[in-house]
Amino acid sequence: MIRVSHLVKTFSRRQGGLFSRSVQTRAIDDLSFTVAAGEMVGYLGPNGAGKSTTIKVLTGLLVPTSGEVQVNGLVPWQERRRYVAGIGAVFGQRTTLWWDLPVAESLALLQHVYRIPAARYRQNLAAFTELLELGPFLQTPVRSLSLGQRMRADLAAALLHDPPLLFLDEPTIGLDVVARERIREFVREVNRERGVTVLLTTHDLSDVQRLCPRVMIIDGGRRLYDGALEELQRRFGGERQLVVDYQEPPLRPEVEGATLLSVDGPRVVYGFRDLGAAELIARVTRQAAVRDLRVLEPDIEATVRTIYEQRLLHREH
Ligand SMILES: Nc1ncnc2c1ncn2[C@@H]1O[C@H](COP(=O)(O)OP(=O)(O)OP(=O)(O)O)[C@@H](O)[C@H]1O
Repeated sequence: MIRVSHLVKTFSRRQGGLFSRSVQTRAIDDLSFTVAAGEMVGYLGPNGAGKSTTIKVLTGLLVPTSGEVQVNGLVPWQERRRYVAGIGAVFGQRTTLWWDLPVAESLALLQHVYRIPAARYRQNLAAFTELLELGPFLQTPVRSLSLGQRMRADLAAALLHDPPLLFLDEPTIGLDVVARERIREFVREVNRERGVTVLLTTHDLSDVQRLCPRVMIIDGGRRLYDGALEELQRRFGGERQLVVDYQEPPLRPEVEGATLLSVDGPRVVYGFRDLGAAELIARVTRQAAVRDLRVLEPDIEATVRTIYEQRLLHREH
C-alpha cells in the first residue's frame, strides 16, 4: 500500500547577512519502509525528526529531493486528483474544513469535491454522525466548534470518500481523556470494519499503545526502529516493581532474583526484570505472610523519552 525507497528530502535556506550562504538540512535521509493494506502503524520520533516532512511527501504536498514513493500504486505528487481520492488526512493542528461554514455544509461541499455518489454519501454521513456523535453540532460553524468536536468533524470529512488509507497527524493533541478515547475508538472501528490502513504520527504514546501493533521510530530523517512498542520497553525500559505489604515488618526482606528498592515497616518494594511476576510473588509469599501486593509496570513514556534523550537507538544503528 505504501512503498518508500531511499527517500531524501533536503531543505536549503540562506543564513547570515552580507556574506550569506546556503545551509542544507537533510530532513529525510535515505528512508525506506513499506506499509501493507490494513495495518495501523505508529510513526514516532523526537521534534525535528522528519515525521511531518514524511507525511507531507506521502500526501503529495512536498516533492522529495530523491528516492521513490508509491502509495496505492501512484506517485503522490503526480496525478494529484486521482491520488487524493485514495487518501484521507487529518492534521490535529489545523482543520481541512471551511472555517465559516456549518459542519453539514462543509461535508456537503466535500461530496462535490470528491464526486461521492449521493447514496454512498448519505450512508457514510449517517454512519459517521452516529459513531462520532456529530448530530449536536452539524449546524454549527466550524470556527465555533470545540477542539474535540472539530477533530471529530475532520475525521468524518477525511473518510467520506472511502479512502483506503488514512494519515493522522497528532489527532488527539490538546484533547481531554474522554475525547481522546472516542477518537481512538473510531479509528479502531474504521480499521476493523472498513479495512482502512492508518499511519499515525503522534507524541502521545498511549494513542500508539492502544491502536498500533507496529511502531516506526525515526530521527535525523533515518529509520531507527521498526517493531512493537513493547519490544522497546523490554529492551530499554526500567525495571518492573512489586510492592508487597507483609503482615509484619520482615526481618530479612531480601528475595533472590529481585533488588530491594525500599523497606518501610511492613511495606517492601522490589525491582525485577528477568524473573516473571508470578515466580517473584511465589518466592515472596514463601518468605513471610503477605497482606497485599501489586505489580507496577515501567512507564513507556519515560522509556521512550530516555531513548530519545540518550539516543539509545542511534548507537546500535
Ligand atoms: N520548509 C522547511 N524549510 C527548512 N527546513 C525545514 C522545513 N520543514 C522542515 N524543516 C526541517 O527539517 C527537519 C525535520 O522537520 P519535521 O517538521 O519533518 O520534523 P517532525 O519530526 O515533524 O518534528 P515535530 O515533532 O517537531 O513536528 C527539521 O530540522 C526542520 O527544521
